[in-house]
Amino acid sequence: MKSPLETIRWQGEASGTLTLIDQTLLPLEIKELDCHDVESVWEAIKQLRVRGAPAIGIAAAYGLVLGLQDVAMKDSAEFMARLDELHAFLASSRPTAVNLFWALDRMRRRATQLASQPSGKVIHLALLEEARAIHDEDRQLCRAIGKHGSPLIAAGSGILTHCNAGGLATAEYGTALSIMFTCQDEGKPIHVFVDETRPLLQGARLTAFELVQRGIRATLICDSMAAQVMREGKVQAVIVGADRITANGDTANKIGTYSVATLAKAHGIPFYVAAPTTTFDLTLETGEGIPIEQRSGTEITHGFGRQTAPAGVEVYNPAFDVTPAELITGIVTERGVISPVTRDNVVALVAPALATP
Ligand SMILES: CSC[C@@H](O)[C@@H](O)C(=O)COP(=O)(O)O
Repeated sequence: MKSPLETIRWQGEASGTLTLIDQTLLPLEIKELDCHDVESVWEAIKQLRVRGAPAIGIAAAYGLVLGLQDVAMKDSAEFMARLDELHAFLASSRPTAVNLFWALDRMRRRATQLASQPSGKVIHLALLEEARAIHDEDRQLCRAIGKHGSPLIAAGSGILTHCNAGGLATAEYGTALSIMFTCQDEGKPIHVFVDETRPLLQGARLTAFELVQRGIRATLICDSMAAQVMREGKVQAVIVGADRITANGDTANKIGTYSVATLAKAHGIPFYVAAPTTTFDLTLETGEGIPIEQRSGTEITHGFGRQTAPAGVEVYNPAFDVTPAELITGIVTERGVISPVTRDNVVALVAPALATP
C-alpha cells in the first residue's frame, strides 16, 4: 500500500509557505503548489485546487497566517484591521462548506483574545499555532469517524460513494473514505462503487485514485448508473461526506447526493453521511438556508478536453444539493453516530462540540 499524499503542508515558521497538492491535475499528475500569499490561497480554493469542506477550512486558516505576515511587526490595531479584511476576502472564495467560515471565525477569536498585545507579532505566532491545531485536530476527527462508522458496515458489503470525501478533502484519511479505510485496516473486505461525479469528476479523479492507491476494490460508474447498480443488489450501504449540516440534519453535499439518497431510499439501502462536528451549522434550522454555490457553465459545456455542448445553450450548474434529513439513516461524526437523524439528536451530540470557550 502506498503512503497517503499530504494534501496540505505548512513549511517553515511564522513566515512560511503553504504547500497544497493541486487536485485539478489528479490523477495524472501529482504536483504540489506553493502558496506564498493569501491571494494564491483564495485562488486555490476557488479553482478547487484544494477542495472538500475540512481541507478548505484548514487552507483558509493558513491563508490568514500568510496574509498577515507583512503586518506582524505593525501595532495590533493595524494587525486586527487587516485580519478582518482577510477574513472577509477568504470567506468570499466559496459559499457552501461551513468549515471555511468555522475555521476563519476560530482564527479571529484566537486573535481577539490577544488583541491587547502591543504588536501583531505575538498574535501572528499564536495564529500559526491555531492553524496547526485546526490541521492536527482534523486528522484526529477523521480517524474517529472511521472507528465509529466501521461497525455499520458488514464484511463483504458493496458501498456506493459520491464525490470525494477522502484524505484529499481533509487533513488526511477523509470522512466517508475513513470508514472504508478503517474497514480495510480491520481486515473487513469491501467493494466500493464510485460515482464519477459530474461535472468535475471528483469521484473518478480523486476517490478512485485514493481507493486504488490503498488497494481497496473500487468500481467506477457514471452517476446515472447508481439506480441500476442498486437494483442489481450490488450496494448494501451508501456513504457520502458533507459540506454543511443544519440543526435538523438536512445535509448539503456535492450535487447529485440528493439523487443518490432518493435512490437508496427506493431500494431500502441505508444512506450514511460522514462528517466532523465542524461541518455542522446549528445557526440554520433547515437546509433551506444553506447558500448553494453556482459555478461557471463552462464546467458543463466543456469537458473531456473539448466543447461538448452547442454555444448559446443555457446552463444551470449548482455545485451542491441538500439531502433532507428523512432520507439519512445516520450521520457518523467523531463523537458517535446520530441515528435517527432528528433535531434533538443532532443538537445533543453536536452543540457541546461547537460551544466556544
Ligand atoms: C470530507 S469532504 C465533504 C464534502 O466537502 C465533499 O463531499 C464535497 O462535496 C466536495 O465538493 P468540492 O466542490 O469538491 O469541494
